[in-house]
Amino acid sequence: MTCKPLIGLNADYRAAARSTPAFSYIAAGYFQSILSAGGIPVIVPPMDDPDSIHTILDQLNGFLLIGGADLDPRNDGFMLHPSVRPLDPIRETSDRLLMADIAERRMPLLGIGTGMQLLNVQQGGNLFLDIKEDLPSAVPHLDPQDPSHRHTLNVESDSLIGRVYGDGEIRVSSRHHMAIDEVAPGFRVTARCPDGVVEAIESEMMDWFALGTQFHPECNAASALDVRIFEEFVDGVREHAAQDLRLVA
Ligand SMILES: N[C@@H](CCC(=O)NCCCC(=O)O)C(=O)O
Repeated sequence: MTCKPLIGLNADYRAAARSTPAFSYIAAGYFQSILSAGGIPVIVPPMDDPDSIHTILDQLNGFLLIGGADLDPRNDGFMLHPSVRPLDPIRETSDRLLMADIAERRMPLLGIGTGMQLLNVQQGGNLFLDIKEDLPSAVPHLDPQDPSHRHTLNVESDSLIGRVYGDGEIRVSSRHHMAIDEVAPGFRVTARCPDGVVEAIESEMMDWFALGTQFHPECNAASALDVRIFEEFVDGVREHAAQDLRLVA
């Protein structure tokens, strides 16, 4: 595939409040990173009709599931925890429909933050609902005073994330209080914070190019290395699209 691949991005949703009407939005870092990496971002608003989601995915070559508030654990059979601030149900319903269809068709996927957590639970893994309670010796993964809060990262060298960051000290941007507990079957952990918290997962399935980062390579303070994650993703999307074309030719 020589032309630019079309990459879908799910938009966030905020319900109407007092004098503000409901609105949908996306942090610019997500679509700017796709643009810089050579893809064309296509922002998909929340939708609750599986057929409409199917129709829009038919037009796309890959998908980036973005970060945001928390998945509601009750949707996965767990109890609500006091620290959980759930996504608006309008976004969560749409994200879950997108995720199920993306997985079914093995569309190339990058999940970031909540997007990675959704990938993990939809594929059969589960989450710690609150790092402070579940992993009391963990370093801070969220600093409400500093949206660019960073911590170091240990990577598996034989992985996409390992290829991107190479040797040397790595510092990544972190904004979360939940984390992966059990990793979904078919995925492996390719980066951890030195405290053990899972920071990246990658598909081991031959027929699915899918990865997720708990950290935020799209943030304002992203490094040149962070940007390489999007380049690797867009290259993978291109390769997948080229294979599909060869199969139908
Ligand atoms: N449920 C998560 C959220 C992690 C996350 O995606 N943070 C980014 C929020 C900012 C954004 O919208 O990009 C958690 O574990 O806290």
